[in-house]
Amino acid sequence: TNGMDAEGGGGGGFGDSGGGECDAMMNPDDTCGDASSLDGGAPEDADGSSPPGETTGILLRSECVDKEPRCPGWAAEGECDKNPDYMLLDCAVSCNSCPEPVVISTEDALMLEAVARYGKAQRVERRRRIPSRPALLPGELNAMFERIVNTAPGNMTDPNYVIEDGMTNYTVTVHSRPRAFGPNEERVISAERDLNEPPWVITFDNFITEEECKHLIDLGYKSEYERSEDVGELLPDGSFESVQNESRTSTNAWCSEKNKCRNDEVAKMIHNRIAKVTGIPPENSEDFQILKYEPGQFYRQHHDYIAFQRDRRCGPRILTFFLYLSDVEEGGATNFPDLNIAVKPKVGRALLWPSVLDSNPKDKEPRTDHEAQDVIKGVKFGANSWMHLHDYIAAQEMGCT
Ligand SMILES: O=C(O)CCC(=O)C(=O)O
Ligand SMILES: [Fe+2]
Repeated sequence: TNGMDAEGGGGGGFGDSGGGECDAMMNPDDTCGDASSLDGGAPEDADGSSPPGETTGILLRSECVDKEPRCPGWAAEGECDKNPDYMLLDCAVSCNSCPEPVVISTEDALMLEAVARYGKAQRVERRRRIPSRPALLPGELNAMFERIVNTAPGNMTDPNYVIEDGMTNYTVTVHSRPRAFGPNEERVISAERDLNEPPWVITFDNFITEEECKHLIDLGYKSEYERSEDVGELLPDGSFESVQNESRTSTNAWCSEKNKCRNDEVAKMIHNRIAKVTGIPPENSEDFQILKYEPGQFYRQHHDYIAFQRDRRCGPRILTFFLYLSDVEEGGATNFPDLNIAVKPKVGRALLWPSVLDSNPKDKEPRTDHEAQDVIKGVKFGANSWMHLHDYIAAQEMGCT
């Protein structure tokens, strides 16, 4: 089931029939559900309480509902603890996991960064209470992007800023973002607001070094570039067929554990760098899919969200972290037709966008359709890191992706 990259056509058919064992809800499993290694950088004492200084009440409201009539019953049977992956998002009222109002300092409230801080404090709080949780809860997607934008080492003006081990001096450029909340504005998290504001699209320059790019390209050759595939028909065993498709003509190689690529030192370091920047564990990322486009090759308009994974063990793809491993003389841009954004390939550059909404990280963000435009001159190399709501590696081991 690894070769998919399109919205699953048969998404709805899954719920009760196909996916039994792999359902996030039906078969709670400790190995698969444990995401407790989240965001190691958070300070132990961050508990969501107000920092020192003047404080102000900030109310945070979300569209917080139980999505299933059976939620209260499940909650009463202890499912919120046994099955947090599913329950905390889809039975949020019964599990008491709706975002809560927090109090932060006035100074912080004036800064966009405050939003990021809120996300982090909430994350630590939740981790204490439960053994495992989704990578993002409502409100944390926007907080993550805010934090990334505000902490890019290459954008720092402090001359004494020290680049951490394994990191690079990358700069961040914002191409599209939702409007930040005003200082006195109520911070509302809702699908309505999400859809009234542009989604996040950002790029990183110098995210990986030229040597690292070359190394990944070589790993691709070792794993062998093959014709890229798309999601096809639903098969009797509940998985989906992979099919060659006229809308995607590149070749690609999967950097997996099986072919000894995922544990390569450089591949591992880049997975860890992405994890550090996003705050999402490396296990939530699929193996790098290393892409090669020759002149005339392309990937036509599509979305990376896979609907049938929504309630599966791995959860949906929430983010695409795309790496450009080469310069391209002409063509090969990643174009977002609904947003009027085209990103040019450049060696070491990365592109990050969400496939889901801030208000519910299981729901598809409809506006991040994109295409890889025809390469006209030169060869384009790139790599996808598709990040999931839950531990993808564990799900893959169970055959549950
Ligand atoms: O090659 C690109 O610029 C984007 C590729 C892409 O969208 C994909 O592989 O899903
Ligand atoms: Fe894509």
